[in-house]
Amino acid sequence: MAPPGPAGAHPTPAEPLSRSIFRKFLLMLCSLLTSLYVFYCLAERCQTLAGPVVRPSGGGEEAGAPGRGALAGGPRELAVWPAAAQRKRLLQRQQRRRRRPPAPRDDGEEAAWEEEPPGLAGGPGGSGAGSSAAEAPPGTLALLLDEGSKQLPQAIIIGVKKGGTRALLEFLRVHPDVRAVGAEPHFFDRSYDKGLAWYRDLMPRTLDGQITMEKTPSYFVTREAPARISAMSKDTKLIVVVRDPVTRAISDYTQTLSKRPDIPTFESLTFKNRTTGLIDTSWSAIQIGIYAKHLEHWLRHFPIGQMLFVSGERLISDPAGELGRVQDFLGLKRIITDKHFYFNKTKGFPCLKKAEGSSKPHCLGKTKGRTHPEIDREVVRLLREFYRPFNLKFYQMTGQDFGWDG
Ligand SMILES: Nc1ncnc2c1ncn2[C@@H]1O[C@H](COP(=O)(O)OS(=O)(=O)O)[C@@H](OP(=O)(O)O)[C@H]1O
Repeated sequence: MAPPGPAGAHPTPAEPLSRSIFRKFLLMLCSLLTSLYVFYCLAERCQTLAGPVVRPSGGGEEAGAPGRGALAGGPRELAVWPAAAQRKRLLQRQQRRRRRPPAPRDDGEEAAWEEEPPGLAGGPGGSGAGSSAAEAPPGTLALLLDEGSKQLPQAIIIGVKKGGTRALLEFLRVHPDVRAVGAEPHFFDRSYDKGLAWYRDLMPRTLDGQITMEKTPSYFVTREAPARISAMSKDTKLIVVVRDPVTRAISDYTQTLSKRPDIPTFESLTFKNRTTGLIDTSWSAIQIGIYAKHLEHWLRHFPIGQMLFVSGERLISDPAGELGRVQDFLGLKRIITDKHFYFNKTKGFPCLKKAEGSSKPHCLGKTKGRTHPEIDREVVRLLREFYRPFNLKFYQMTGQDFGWDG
């Protein structure tokens, strides 16, 4: 018989049993925790639980501006788990790992966008500013579990270069029913020979009811693009962001100048013959702005009702108003409203109060909204004169007066 111990420490017959139960309980708890951890790792969460997420490539366009893509800047902080933004980032990582086709590059975009692999930045946009849908994007969990499928785009922003196409796409992405490829695929102009399967593979996964979109502004001036898009689907909805062709040309020139500072002046490139005032319409900066001519090609393949013309100017002065029109055109619920935007005085442009993947305000990067060089007023006047008849024709064709001609 065991000697009696101190008061209260006497082993009772029940003690070995409770110890064994306790040990079993501990074992079960450990296994449960291990399984939970393994599950977390499988969902890639264990990698993201701590520390800031570092941009995969390209860096930000604007130092210190968090976000993604053109809205992105420096290192970004994780939103508090299980915020929709974080879940979405996980999804994006999964997509990146699944397949990484060569990232198409875009003349009009700076590195931060160019280097973003297509499909990466796509997303339901559920974490967008202010909407309740943004708090819990529909189908995010399903997407995380690899559900949904890649679809060819049902809507494409086809132009125009320097019209405000990036702003439109980024704003649209706030909508939970829009998923878009981040980089410009340039399929219908540069990569058509790669085939539709290649193109579809660039797209983000979508669930029923979500719209797949992309933007490639050069399509609008590509002769083959209308027939090619129509061959993919004659129901494709086409969006064109147009801007005063003179400002657009200067913006285009400003971009080229930023990459090649040694190019001739805007004034000298504008004319075939400065003395006669003959405009050089073969210069792409001028040629792109003859919207009526380009539109004629599209109307051979698409009814005008299948095209939406967004005013690049109003996209700046009243982004919510233009987004309202776009959402209606796409058959989407009007979720993106005034509440999503604020005017950033420093940038001089409307920005998103909260972009996807962040709870902070976001403006487009520094390549959007550049300061234009001062252009000779007489040259500007001659250009306005040159464009006027084409603009009037364009107003007639679209049934919209964009107000570029006073
Ligand atoms: N919200 C907001 N923030 C910043 N910039 C804005 C915005 N909305 C429209 N814009 C105008 O978009 C112009 C660039 O047009 P794109 O995005 O179509 O350019 S590109 O063709 O993709 O290179 C860009 O042209 P520049 O001002 O010449 O840089 C802007 O004027």
